[in-house]
Amino acid sequence: MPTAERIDGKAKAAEIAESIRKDVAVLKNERGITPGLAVVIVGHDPASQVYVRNKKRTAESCGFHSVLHELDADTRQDEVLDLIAELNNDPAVHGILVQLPLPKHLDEQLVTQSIVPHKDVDGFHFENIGRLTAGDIDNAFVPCTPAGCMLMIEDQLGRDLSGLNAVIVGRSNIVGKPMAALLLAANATVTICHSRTKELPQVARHADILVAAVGRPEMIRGDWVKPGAVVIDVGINRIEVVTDGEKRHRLTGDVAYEEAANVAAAITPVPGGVGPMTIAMLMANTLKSASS
Ligand SMILES: Nc1nc2c(c(=O)[nH]1)N[C@@H](CN(C=O)c1ccc(C(=O)N[C@@H](CCC(=O)O)C(=O)O)cc1)CN2
Repeated sequence: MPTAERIDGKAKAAEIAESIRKDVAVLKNERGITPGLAVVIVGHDPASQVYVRNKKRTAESCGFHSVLHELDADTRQDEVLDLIAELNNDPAVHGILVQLPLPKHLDEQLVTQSIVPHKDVDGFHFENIGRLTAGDIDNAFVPCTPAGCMLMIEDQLGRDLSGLNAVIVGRSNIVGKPMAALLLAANATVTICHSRTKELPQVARHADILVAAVGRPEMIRGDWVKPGAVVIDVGINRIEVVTDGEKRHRLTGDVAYEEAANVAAAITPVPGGVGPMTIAMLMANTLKSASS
C-alpha cells in the first residue's frame, strides 16, 4: 500500500474553475467585461484535439466567450500569422493560445512571438518569459503547466521554500525553465537536469521537490526519490499495453508511480494530476488578462 498522499489535480482544478466562475460573474456585472479566449489548432493531432476541446469546454463553463479556430494541417505560415494579427486586434479576445506542437513547416517561435504579450495567456512570449525570469511575476503571464505545478507544491509546503532542494528533470522552454524560475522566486535551491546530466539518480535523490518533465515513460524510479519528497509528474505518455491478448493504450507519467509513492510524502498521479491544472491555469491567465 503506497504511503504518499495522492495530490488530486483534478479536484484542485475544479475548485479553481469554481472560483473563476464567481469572479467572472462579478466582472460581467460590475464592469460589463466577458473574458474572451481564442484557441488556434493547426492540423489533426488526436491528443491536441482532446486538449483544445477541453480548453473550450472549460472556458465556456467558466462563463468566458470562447472561440476555437481549427486550421488544416497544410495552412501556410502567413495565414496563421494573419489570423493571430486579427485576434491581436479583436477587443472581445483577451487571451490567445496556439496549441503546440505545430506541423513541421510552421515556425513555432515566429508564431508564438507574434501574439501580443498582453494576450499571451500561454506565457510563451519573450516579454513574459523575461518578466518571469526577472522575478516580476505579478506582471507576467506564467506558462500554465509550471504555474499549476507551483500551486500544488505550495499546497504541500507553503509559499516559502527556503532551505529546500528542488530538482527539475527536463529543460524545456514550456516547463523546465519556467518551473526553475518559479521555484527560485520561492527561495528553493534549484537544479535543472537533462540528458547530459551525470549521475541523474543521485542528483534526484537530493530533491525535497522533484519535478519530472522529461517525456520518457516511468523513467524516474522509486530509488531516485528522497524519502519524504514531494514529486510532481508532468509527463503524459501514451504507452501500449497488452491485456488478455488485446492491445490497449494506457497513460503514464515520467515517474514509476507505485514505486515512488512508497517513498515520497506526496505525489501527483497521471492522469488526474498536472494535466487538469494546466487547463485551470489557462483560465486563470485569461481572467487576469480580461481584468487588467
Ligand atoms: N499552447 C500550448 N500547447 C501545449 C501545452 C500548453 O500549455 N500550451 N501543453 C501541452 C498539452 N496540454 C495543454 O495544451 C495539456 C496536456 C494534458 C492535459 C490533461 O488534462 N491531461 C489529462 C489526460 C488527458 C488524456 O486523456 O490525454 C490528465 O493528465 O489528467 C491538459 C493539457 C502541450 N501543448
